[in-house]
Amino acid sequence: MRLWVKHARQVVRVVSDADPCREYLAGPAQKNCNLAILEEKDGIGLSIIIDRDGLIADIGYDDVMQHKYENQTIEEIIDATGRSVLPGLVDAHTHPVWAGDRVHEFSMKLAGATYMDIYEAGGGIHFTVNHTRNASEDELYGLLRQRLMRMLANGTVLVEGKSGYGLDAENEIKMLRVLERAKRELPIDISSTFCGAHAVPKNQTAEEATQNVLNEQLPKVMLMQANGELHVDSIDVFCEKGVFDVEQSRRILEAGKRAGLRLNFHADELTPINGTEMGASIGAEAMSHLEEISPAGIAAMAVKPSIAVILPTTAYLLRLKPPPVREMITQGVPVALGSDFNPNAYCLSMPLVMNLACVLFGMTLPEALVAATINAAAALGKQNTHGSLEIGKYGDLLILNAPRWEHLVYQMGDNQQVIGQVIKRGRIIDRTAT
Ligand SMILES: N=CN[C@@H](CCC(=O)O)C(=O)O
Ligand SMILES: [Zn+2]
Repeated sequence: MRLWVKHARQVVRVVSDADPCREYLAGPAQKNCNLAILEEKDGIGLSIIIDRDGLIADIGYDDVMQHKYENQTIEEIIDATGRSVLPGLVDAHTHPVWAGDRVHEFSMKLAGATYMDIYEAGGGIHFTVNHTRNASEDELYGLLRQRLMRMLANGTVLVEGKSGYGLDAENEIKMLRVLERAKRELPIDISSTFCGAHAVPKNQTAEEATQNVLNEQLPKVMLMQANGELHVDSIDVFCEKGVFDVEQSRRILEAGKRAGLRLNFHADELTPINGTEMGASIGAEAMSHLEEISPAGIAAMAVKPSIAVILPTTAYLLRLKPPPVREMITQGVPVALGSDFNPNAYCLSMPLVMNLACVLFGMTLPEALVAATINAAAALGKQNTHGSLEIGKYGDLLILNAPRWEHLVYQMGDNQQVIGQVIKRGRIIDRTAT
């Protein structure tokens, strides 16, 4: 065995075999859910054992585990006396590959400029596209590496990462290749998303940009996918007034679906244009933002269901209307969380995201944990490997310097002190490495 964590005060499994659905939690199962939690009993702590493949081999009380495993060779033992153990977090929406920060735009926004004011004036995504196109693959990889290692240090073990600052075949592929390298070299799992329709390039109309994604970018990406040079999971579009309209978004997403990609896109963020209804009608696995979702959009998402990926940092920074999270949960839409890390929302911390989701959007602590673990994993189609502590899943754990898991969210802004150890596939992550 690779690792034995013993004597824990609490093990938060999130879901277990007792749950009728273990792939995601929705409706009453997410609302005020009874998280699957094991607590120390009569002074007997809890153990988790991770095998040589980095998978969870067993979870249970120390005395039972001692009896079962005392004769086995164990590479490493962690004494978790008095501490809480929970699954590594999953960040369901990020834009992590880019050059050129936008700190100057932060002051503009504080002074009252809206996101679209800055975008239409040639800043925002356009600013980042210029810098990203001019950066080499090595430069982008160096920046990405440092960001992903900081996410991991803050407890994220699986992250969705989008392209979308290239906007042409060459530069979108460059970004996807950078993500590919990170998958090979870094101890964090990545689900990559092709987002060539993230903005309309300055010299094109939205229709020309749509044609470019359909006829140039997507075919080239899929050719590299077929050759095994890329492993892209999903396709994304910024479906928004003044960017890609609902019909253009539908055409791009349907082409991606025909090519075998999951649908996971930006919908109804700044203006209510019924992008969500369209997404549900074509079977989107996940949709993000949703500040402007309609009641019909919520009902449509609840059917399949499509997973709602909520991004509190963006709503907070741009002072947007909060997405109707309570209504989504009541109607049975599974809610997940993402940091939306990008040059507009520079946040690498899922514990902070969970805190914002609770305080600003009225989520309960258990709802936020479900949203940042099993539901975020399900948004990426990774619910069979990530998002809960169950036998056979990846041995990805956070061991807190606290007796109860809620401290992760309650002690805000200081995650790396609260999280004592981040374990990925049974190995302790060196959080001083960047
Ligand atoms: N809304 C579109 N995309 C990003 C922002 C990207 C950017 O501003 O660079 C988002 O999810 O918030
Ligand atoms: Zn985004």
